Amino acid sequence: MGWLASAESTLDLLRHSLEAERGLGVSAPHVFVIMGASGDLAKKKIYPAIWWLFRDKLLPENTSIVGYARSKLEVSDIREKCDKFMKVRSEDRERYEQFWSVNQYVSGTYDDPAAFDALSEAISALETEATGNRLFYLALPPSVFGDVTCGIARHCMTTNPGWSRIIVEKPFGRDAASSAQLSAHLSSLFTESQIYRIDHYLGKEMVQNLMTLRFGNVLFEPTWNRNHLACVTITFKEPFGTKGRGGYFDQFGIIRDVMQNHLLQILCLVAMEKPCSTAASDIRDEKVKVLKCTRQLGLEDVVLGQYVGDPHGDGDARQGYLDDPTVPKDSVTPTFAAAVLRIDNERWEGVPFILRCGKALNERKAEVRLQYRDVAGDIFRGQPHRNELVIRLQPGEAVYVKMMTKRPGMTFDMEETELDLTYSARYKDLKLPDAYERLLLDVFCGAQMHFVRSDELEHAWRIFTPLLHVIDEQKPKPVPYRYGSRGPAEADELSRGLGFRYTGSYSWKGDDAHL
Ligand SMILES: NC(=O)C1=CN([C@@H]2O[C@H](COP(=O)(O)OP(=O)(O)OC[C@H]3O[C@@H](n4cnc5c(N)ncnc54)[C@H](OP(=O)(O)O)[C@@H]3O)[C@@H](O)[C@H]2O)C=CC1
Ligand SMILES: O=C1O[C@H](COP(=O)(O)O)[C@@H](O)[C@H](O)[C@H]1O
Repeated sequence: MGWLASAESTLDLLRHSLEAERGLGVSAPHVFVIMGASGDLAKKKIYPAIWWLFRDKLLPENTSIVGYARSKLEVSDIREKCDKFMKVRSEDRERYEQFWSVNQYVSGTYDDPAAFDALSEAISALETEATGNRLFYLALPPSVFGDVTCGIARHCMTTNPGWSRIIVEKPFGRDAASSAQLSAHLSSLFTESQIYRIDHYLGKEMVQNLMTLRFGNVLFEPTWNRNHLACVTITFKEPFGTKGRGGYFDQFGIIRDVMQNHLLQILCLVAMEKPCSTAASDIRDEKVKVLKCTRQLGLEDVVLGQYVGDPHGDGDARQGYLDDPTVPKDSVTPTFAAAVLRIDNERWEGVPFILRCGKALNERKAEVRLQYRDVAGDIFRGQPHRNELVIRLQPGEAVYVKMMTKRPGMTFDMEETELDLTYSARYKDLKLPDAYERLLLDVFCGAQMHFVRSDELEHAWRIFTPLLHVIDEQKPKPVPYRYGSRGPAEADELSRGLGFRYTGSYSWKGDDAHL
């Protein structure tokens, strides 16, 4: 069966691989516990993801869901909060009722042993056999993280032969020391094989595709190095600001929010050597190796920005970061950052990796852009523009190569064009699973490939901590940029200075090109 199979047969393939390769789909009771069930993440991401898996019959048959939080709620209250995020189609109505019928809600505090005993009893009552498998999703703020993990470890773990798995959300600390403390805390309670640290970017289709593109083709890998590439740019842009979430954001800033985790994970997949196999440990070993070769960052390696309102904009665009009532009026927290990372190894020495991320920019976009060097020994009098290989992560998943071609007809002129794999054109009616959906399924399957290991974290923080400490202590003033712009001009200057060439001459014919 080819990849262009219908959505239904794609699900069949998935189910088949679960049963055949991973021994799931059997009747063992599974209980998925959402700690912090009344919160924002739970309603927007976790309940929807577990519902879609349930809808598509990708969960073990005997799976129950238990929400836990302090608020005194009923399942019906949770349902009401979640409803608008669940994307229920008319044909799913009956299944949706079934989903809520396997849900329970337990209310309790996060530091009371008796409350955790009550939770454990509620779980046991769902385990029709003497034991079952338990998954705990910690959709909680860092302030209660310590108590909750202790409560789970001491009161709620399953007994053999079942397993218990803990799914942990960022932030994984604020710097190297706090992250090490958190890792030590977790490893005092659980084994590494029980811990699933989520970076939801690792659940995105095109991030997962990076390994296939690199190691499943002969075409790219020979040029994937310092001999051919001028620079690599990894970009994350959002067209909206903090939208009242500034109080939370202000404690972290864009580097901790996006760059140190999502963009660095992408960098690892772009820059690592080929792993010995697709086993989680082999892949994670290679990611750690490339992180170990990456230099620590200092203030001289970055451009920091903070958005200001656009007086000519509409609605939210008029509001700058400092106009957010939840943000301190004198905040210097960056909402934009561009940084150059240097990887000191045989493959990458001299190739800048430029990481750029920001809020309130001109568009929503996440992409990896490999820009090739100039043609050597050019015989076309400077006409060729540099090749670029662009992996567009979102929106509009695509892989395209910008290249030169002879202009068709009675001419020897050349023009820029592209080899274009646009997913919406190549894969008709394709529905890609949500990142959380994929990652939750991985946890059921015990697949840790797309989760962050503790030593990856350690090295990620080693790279960023000196810079973050300087920012925290010296509070450099970020460059103001207009809401809806491409960010500070200084970031483009940084890229230019590092050898990135932008000509502005490329024009893409858009979706019409595929008609
Ligand atoms: N299959 C598909 O979906 C395809 C889509 N396209 C689309 O065509 C459009 C153009 O393609 P693209 O590859 O971006 O090529 P461009 O040449 O327009 O842009 C290339 C890069 O230059 C940066 N840039 C833009 N303006 C400036 C500037 N003034 N100074 C310095 N750098 C700048 C962009 O960064 P920044 O991100 O900051 O703007 C981008 O990284 C895009 O919207 C792209 O998505 C193209 C091919 C295939
Ligand atoms: O982790 C985070 O990611 C989101 C962006 O995620 P996406 O899947 O919508 O691209 C970002 O808005 C948020 O600030 C950050 O904490």
